[in-house]
Amino acid sequence: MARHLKLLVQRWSSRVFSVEVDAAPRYFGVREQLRGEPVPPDVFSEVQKQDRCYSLLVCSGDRVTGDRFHWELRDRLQTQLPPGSGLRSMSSFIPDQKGSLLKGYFLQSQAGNSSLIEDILTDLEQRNPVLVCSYSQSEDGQQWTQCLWYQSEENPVRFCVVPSETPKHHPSVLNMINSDVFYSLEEACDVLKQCGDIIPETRSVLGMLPSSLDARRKPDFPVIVIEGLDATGKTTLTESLRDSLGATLLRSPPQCLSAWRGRFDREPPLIRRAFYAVGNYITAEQINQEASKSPVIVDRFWHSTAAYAIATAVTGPVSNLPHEGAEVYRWPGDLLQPSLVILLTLDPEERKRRLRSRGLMKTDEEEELDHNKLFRLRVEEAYRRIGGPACTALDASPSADLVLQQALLLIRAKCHL
Ligand SMILES: Nc1ncnc2c1ncn2[C@@H]1O[C@H](COP(=O)(O)OP(=O)(O)OP(=O)(O)O)[C@@H](O)[C@H]1O
Ligand SMILES: Nc1ccn([C@@H]2O[C@H](COP(=O)(O)O)[C@@H](O)[C@H]2O)c(=O)n1
Repeated sequence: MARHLKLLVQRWSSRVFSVEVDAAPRYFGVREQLRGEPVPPDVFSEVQKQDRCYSLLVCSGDRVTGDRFHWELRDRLQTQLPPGSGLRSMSSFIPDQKGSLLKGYFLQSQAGNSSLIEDILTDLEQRNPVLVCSYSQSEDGQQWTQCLWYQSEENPVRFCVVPSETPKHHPSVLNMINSDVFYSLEEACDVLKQCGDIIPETRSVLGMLPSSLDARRKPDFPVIVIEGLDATGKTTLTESLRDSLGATLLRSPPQCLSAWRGRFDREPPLIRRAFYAVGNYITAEQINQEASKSPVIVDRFWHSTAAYAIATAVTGPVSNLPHEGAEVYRWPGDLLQPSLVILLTLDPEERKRRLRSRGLMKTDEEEELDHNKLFRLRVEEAYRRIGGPACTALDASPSADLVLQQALLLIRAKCHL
């Protein structure tokens, strides 16, 4: 067994497992010997006596390969597994230990399907960096035990499954920095460089980067970023501001990346977020050039990149977000800071009405904003928590002209235009 897998198994009992049930993680651990009363964790409670459960953890040493495999694995399992396998997201982590998160899936095999499922798992384990464990119920139905899948036929080492306390942080928070949110151009470029062979387009994206960047250069004219969920009126307002202020209008991701955006939107979070992070630095360079001649208006920038990434990485209610003031909400040290960031806020029903009347195709994340209220609330709250500069909220529900007048008041007050 690879060295990092051996280490993982040795530290089994310090790890916590989380399984997603109804968009909220349930936590459990394993112990070599059971202490106290055996209480089956609720994720096992619907499983029949003769059924088994399995967990699959992606254990690739290389994070780009690992993340892509984890992403593809869901599709593979969804198409191959028989109905009723109850496929769920799961993870394994050491509480409070940054970088300790491993992602995977949890499933159950009903008695009639067991040989089909075991064939699928055997094939997966033989060909891929995945660690499979199986879970079975004791005779009296009171206890679940876990053992490594490849050992289960020979002399298996069994661990007792026990419920675990809810950790201080949502598990995804442990691996968020430089996996979901990048705090330097170098970190984001590292990820894209590693993808060069599998996604040839990355070379063209990296080729758009300027040879040098100076985040400390102070622009001569104000730089105003307009942020908000889709259909809150960013395009409408940014175009009006450009005309009213005689400003230059830019956007992030910049126009020069549009040919490759769809390609990166189909990639797992690590690669997708690295693409958007790099896009911000290309826009920053364009801002630097234009802000020596006129005010600059920017349609989306860093707040969008970080807020969507943070809100997607965690699941469940807003309370699962990293706490206010946490490191993930800081501004990257090497990225140009705008003079003002205006966040357009809108009642969800009015936003839906505008989306419907616009009638354009929606991206997966836009669909999610529509259907998943918790996701929308997490994005909005993450926007508010990101600092350096923090957003100034502006109610976008009045007419387009009134919103423009309010935005101009804010800009004149803050940027002395
Ligand atoms: N203040 C307003 N009152 C009523 N309708 C508006 C207002 N502002 C914009 N709209 C309309 O709402 C729709 C969405 O606006 P817009 O395209 O400007 O939003 P957006 O935030 O740029 O969206 P996206 O991020 O998806 O590109 C458009 O049909 C637009 O005409
Ligand atoms: N600076 C940015 C801009 C956008 N994103 C991601 O794109 C999606 C929204 O883009 P629209 O063109 O529909 O406005 C959103 O889901 C973000 O994930 C980003 O990350 N950074």
